[in-house]
Order: sequence, then C-alpha cells, then structure tokens
Amino acid sequence: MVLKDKRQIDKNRHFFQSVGHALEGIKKLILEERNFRFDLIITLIVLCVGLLMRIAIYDWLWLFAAFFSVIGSEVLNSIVENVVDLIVGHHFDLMAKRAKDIAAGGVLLSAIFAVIIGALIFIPKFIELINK
Ligand SMILES: Nc1ncnc2c1ncn2[C@@H]1O[C@H](COP(=O)(O)OP(=O)(O)OP(=O)(O)O)[C@@H](O)[C@H]1O
Repeated sequence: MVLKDKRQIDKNRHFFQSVGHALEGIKKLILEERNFRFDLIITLIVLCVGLLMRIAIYDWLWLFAAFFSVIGSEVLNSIVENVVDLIVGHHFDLMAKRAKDIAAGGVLLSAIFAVIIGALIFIPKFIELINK
C-alpha cells in the first residue's frame, strides 16, 4: 500500500490523500528551496514586528496580500525550474533560460510589491515611534 502510494500516478482517491501530497510539496519547498525558506523567515520577522507595533486590520490585509504574492510567485518559480530541468536536464537551452528568467522576474516583481507595502505600513509607524 505504502509502496503503491509512493509510485502513484493515477488520480487521488480521496481528499486526505490530496492534502497529504500537498503537504509533501510544502515540505519539499521548505527543505529544498533556499529562497522559499528565506521568504518564510522574512514573513515571520514582519509578522512579529506587525504584532509588536499593533498595526491595524487594514494593514494586516495588505501585508498578507504581499506575503502570499511573494510565496505564490516563489512556488510558481520552483514549478518552472523543476519542469524545465525535467525537460532539458543539464543541457544549456535558450528557451529553458528564458522560462527560468521570466519565472525569476515574477518573483522579483512580487518582492518589489511586498517591499512597497511594507514601507508604506512601517515607515510612518517608525517615524511616529521616533517622534514620541
Ligand atoms: N538548462 C538551462 N539552460 C540555460 N540557462 C539555464 C539553464 N538552467 C538554468 N539556467 C540559467 O541559470 C539561472 C539559474 O538557474 P536555476 O533557476 O536553476 O537556479 P536557482 O539557483 O535554483 O535559481 P533561483 O535563485 O531562482 O532559485 C536561470 O535563471 C537561467 O538564467
């Protein structure tokens, strides 16, 4: 049964099996993708600062939009890298470079979005703290 599951290529039979595979994917992201771990650490730090500064619910909504934008694009980047590697292996290929660079560009754009959101929320709070 376990062996069969490990080599499964047919559809998941029930909801919990799908969730199990999704959790396995998240575990792989955490263990094998350095940039994903970096994003999680930054997210945790920003969460702690947000809690300490007691930011408003409206600010939390923007922060979570930023977190999931970065994490989502990092996941897409990992998918592209894995699929490209699966197709071309270790050969240099201009289309592989194009796909990987575009995926990395998506991560950079969402990181810029997150930095802008963070700056708009936290810079006024820090200025307020300094002027107290
Ligand atoms: N098969 C390939 N053919 C051509 N260029 C490639 C190939 N594989 C990787 N590259 C180039 O090398 C860069 C880094 O490769 P890759 O994305 O696999 O490394 P990485 O360290 O996992 O990247 P990231 O920092 O996004 O996690 C790519 O953005 C691309 O420019």
